[in-house]
Amino acid sequence: MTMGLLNNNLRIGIPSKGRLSELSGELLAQAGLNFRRQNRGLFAKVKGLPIDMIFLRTDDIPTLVAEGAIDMGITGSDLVEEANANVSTRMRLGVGRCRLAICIPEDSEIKSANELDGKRIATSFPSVTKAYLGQHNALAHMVSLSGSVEVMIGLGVADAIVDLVETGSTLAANRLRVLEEIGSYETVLIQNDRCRDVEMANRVVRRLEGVVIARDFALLEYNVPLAKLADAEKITPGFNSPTIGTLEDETLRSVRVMVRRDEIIDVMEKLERLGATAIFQTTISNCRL
Ligand SMILES: Nc1ncnc2c1ncn2[C@@H]1O[C@H](COP(=O)(O)OP(=O)(O)OP(=O)(O)O)[C@@H](O)[C@H]1O
Ligand SMILES: O=P(O)(O)OC[C@H]1O[C@H](OP(=O)(O)OP(=O)(O)O)[C@H](O)[C@@H]1O
Ligand SMILES: [Mg+2]
Repeated sequence: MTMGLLNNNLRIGIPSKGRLSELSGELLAQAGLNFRRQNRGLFAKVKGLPIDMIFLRTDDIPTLVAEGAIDMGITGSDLVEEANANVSTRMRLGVGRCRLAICIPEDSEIKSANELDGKRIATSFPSVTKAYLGQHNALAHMVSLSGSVEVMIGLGVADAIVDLVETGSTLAANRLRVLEEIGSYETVLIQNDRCRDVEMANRVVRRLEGVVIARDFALLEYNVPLAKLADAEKITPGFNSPTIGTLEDETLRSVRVMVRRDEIIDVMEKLERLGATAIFQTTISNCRL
């Protein structure tokens, strides 16, 4: 059964289920790391590269990377911190963004974390929670659970909870509110310091960077009067610098430049006001900068 792993291939651990499972699979496929997971199989070979993918529980990945069982892994930075795993974070993947927060009932009179001294706290993050409360001179009793934490105050198990918050809808549904934020987290690529194949690991990082950066940027092309070119370049300075081309009409220049996706509409409006024409946005699906 384990025969397939008796080799020197780079081992990358990715979530076998849950929200990060699909995200990781898509990201890796876009980066040209293609593999096929057999029905409920726990490992797969990457097509054409000396890499094995291992499907694991998201929360076990930090420990397994730290132990050297796998060389790299995709998981939440919250889980890396909770496991206190001795690993290097190679990349933030720009997905799975969430916050870890201390939450209390909407009508609670508690005003700060130090008032939680002697109270009961339900959480899947006992280690991070204890450390945070320690810094705020509070010692609380931890009720460690693996999920459905928001219901625990209602069940009478705890006075407060510490859990992940994204949109806040789970909190609202359970009539809870944030008391204090402990930290902000996202999905990360981690690596162990005794990696089997450092060169291949670096290649994986470069490939993923190409996709992650491409997701944040778009390519903008436009024509602008030569007299306004300097102003246009101020609006779109680009990653390194914009590419400027000439047109048959010598009073015009064409510009190609990378722009952050979240700024693109704003930038297009500014360029239009400046007198730019034929402004096009193109999606970048992969890049090397
Ligand atoms: N609501 C959320 N929004 C964004 N990211 C989240 C959210 N909840 C969790 N995450 C991130 O995803 C990671 C995995 O979450 P979690 O362990 O809850 O798995 P899951 O995908 O929800 O599956 P499960 O059903 O096992 O809970 C978390 O450690 C965190 O980094
Ligand atoms: O602020 P929100 O957008 O509501 O997201 C926060 C919720 O998302 C996660 O739960 P998940 O959906 O993973 O359910 P789980 O408790 O089964 O892990 C997290 O544990 C919170 O409960
Ligand atoms: Mg969950």
